[in-house]
Amino acid sequence: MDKSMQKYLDKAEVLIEALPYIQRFNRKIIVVKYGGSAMLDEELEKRVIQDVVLLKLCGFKPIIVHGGGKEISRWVKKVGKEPKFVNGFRVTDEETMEIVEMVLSKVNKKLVQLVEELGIKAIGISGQDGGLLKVTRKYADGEDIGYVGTVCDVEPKILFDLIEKDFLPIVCSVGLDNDFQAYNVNADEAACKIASAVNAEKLAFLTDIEGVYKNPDDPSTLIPELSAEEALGLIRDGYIEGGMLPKLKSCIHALENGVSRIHIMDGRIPHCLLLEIFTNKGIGTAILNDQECRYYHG
Ligand SMILES: Nc1ncnc2c1ncn2[C@@H]1O[C@H](COP(=O)(O)OP(=O)(O)O)[C@@H](O)[C@H]1O
Ligand SMILES: CC(=O)N[C@@H](CCC(=O)OP(=O)(O)O)C(=O)O
Repeated sequence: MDKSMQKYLDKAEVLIEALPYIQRFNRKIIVVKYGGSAMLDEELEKRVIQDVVLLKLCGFKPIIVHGGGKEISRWVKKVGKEPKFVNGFRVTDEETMEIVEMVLSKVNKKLVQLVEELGIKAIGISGQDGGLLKVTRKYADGEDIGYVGTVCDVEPKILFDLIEKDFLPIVCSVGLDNDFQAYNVNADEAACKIASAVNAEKLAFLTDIEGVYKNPDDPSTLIPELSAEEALGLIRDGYIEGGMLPKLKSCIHALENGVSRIHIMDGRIPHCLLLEIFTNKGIGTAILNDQECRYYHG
């Protein structure tokens, strides 16, 4: 076979490699948590959005839940405050809450715009819309950390309605309590609770690190696969810190509540989502429920 023919065949093989994955996920809901840490520049954001749009055009039903933590911190500093976190949750006073709502709304509409540029209809909402995220005030180790909410209930009807009408829903993590007060919700928790409520086939996290490490300073300690129990063990043994803490805790909760496959990957790698979903390459850390672990290891 001549070289040019081989080149075409190689390309075709890459496309065909996607076939079983398209079959598996076709018409299934995939929740993509797009972390603020992976929103480094517009080029990268465009690639993430291209991936999600491709998933949609391949028959998947994607929902984007996004963060914006880094941008919120930037604005908190601009008003002369020092961002403060307890166990990975932002201490949120009234002024910070205002910043959270402003920044997340701006990020939300920016993502909507990028999707629309690709000819797909997107609707940006917050957890306040359609009663999506009901929250109660959260305390971190007994400490009052202000307007931080933990999700106690998800009303997914708005998401199903949007998906049915062929819109791509883009959600930011602000919720309402019973008195209709707005609260800042960690976006990882929001993504996990939403993934459980809509019975997502998969939940993918795009963040700023390759995956879960035993030691984040030593790249050789990347963990390719974890069960919920192993993830809990890592937290208990003190291997997990900062923003990874709410992420892993929420993942464990999601696995116990109907989500079977979760993937934490490096959103700074261009098209990481496509590579993870459509190819045999194992990227990042997969966190699987017991049934999926057995499926992969026999
Ligand atoms: N054991 C660990 N493995 C991987 N990341 C960890 C670990 N412990 C702490 N981290 C931190 O968690 C961060 C990811 O969480 P976060 O900053 O909240 O990202 P995002 O904005 O995507 O939610 C990483 O950049 C890393 O510094
Ligand atoms: C309570 C809490 O910590 N809320 C987060 C919400 C945004 C978020 O989670 O953004 P990332 O996904 O980019 O980290 C915050 O204020 O930073």
